[in-house]
Amino acid sequence: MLKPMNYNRKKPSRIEQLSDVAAYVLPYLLPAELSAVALTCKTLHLFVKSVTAVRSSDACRNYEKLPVPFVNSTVDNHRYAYFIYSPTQVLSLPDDPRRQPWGLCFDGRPDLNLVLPPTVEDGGKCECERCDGDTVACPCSRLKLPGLKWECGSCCTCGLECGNRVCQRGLSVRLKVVRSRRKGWGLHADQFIRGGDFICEYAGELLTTKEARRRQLIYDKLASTGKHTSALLVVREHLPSGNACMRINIDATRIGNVARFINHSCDGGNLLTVLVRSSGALLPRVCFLASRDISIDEELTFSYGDTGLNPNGSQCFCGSSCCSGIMPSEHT
Ligand SMILES: C[S@@+](CC[C@H](N)C(=O)[O-])C[C@H]1O[C@@H](n2cnc3c(N)ncnc32)[C@H](O)[C@@H]1O
Repeated sequence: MLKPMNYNRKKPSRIEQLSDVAAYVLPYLLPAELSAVALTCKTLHLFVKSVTAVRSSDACRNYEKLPVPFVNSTVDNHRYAYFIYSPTQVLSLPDDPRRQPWGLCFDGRPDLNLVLPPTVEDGGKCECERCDGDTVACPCSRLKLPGLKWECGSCCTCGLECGNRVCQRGLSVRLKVVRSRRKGWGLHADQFIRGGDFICEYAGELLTTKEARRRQLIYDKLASTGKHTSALLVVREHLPSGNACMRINIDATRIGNVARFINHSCDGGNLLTVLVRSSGALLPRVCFLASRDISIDEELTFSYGDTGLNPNGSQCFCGSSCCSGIMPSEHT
């Protein structure tokens, strides 16, 4: 791996100087720029190979406890997919956030975490281990609504190890991103996963509905060329009456985490989509839990929605017995 040079020695050789510059510059380059650099000389070609190896070894860029490797043994020459990593939701960025170090041997991470202001809400029975159901004293007491999961948050004094903060600990099951001929990249289990286990949050840019509609039009146009995949998820939070009350638009196309690689399955797949509210957070997070036991190597999938909504959607290759042949897409 490339390392910035140690200046305690006497005058560095030319190759050492080049290696030093490469260690600082190459990790910020986009794939097309890296390819151009690789063409310039044999030495830079080797440096680029080393950066590519680091990139394909961990889609999470070291942001998570566990690495998630890209696996493409035979399908084509794509070694990894480029995107900006964020472990959680971020507010939509106005400018194109195109560069983030990847392939570095030192820590130069930008802070993309969204810190939301605390809110106060009372009522209901708290599941927090620390409070033992004491609804009066606990700052994380919440009124329970069906279809929602409540968790303690940063304003509770319990730590991340609290049994009621399972969906905030980042990746804790082994996963891999595997290339397939017809669906592109897909997220797979790299260990046995028990039903009910937390898999990951759907991280990405939080968009207004107006911006989500604008981007969806662009993505639909690009998708018709067959060369572009998008990852814009629209989730509606429902009132107990069943009426939609809030629409959450998360776009992981430019910024996101490994959830952006989860493909659609017409049979509903093996993941549950759960809205998780934690105390102190203004907005719920969209999280994936295993809906049943999942074996090692199995692909993780969920249903993108109702296929009947858009008969002009692109072709579905989920392979399930109830496959409609058409991918669902959001009517915006
Ligand atoms: C959220 S991305 C999933 C990751 C994507 N496969 C990739 O390579 O980055 C959604 C895109 O994946 C592809 N996809 C997902 N599920 C699919 C399926 N069942 N059949 C065909 N393509 C699928 C479509 O191109 C879709 O727009």
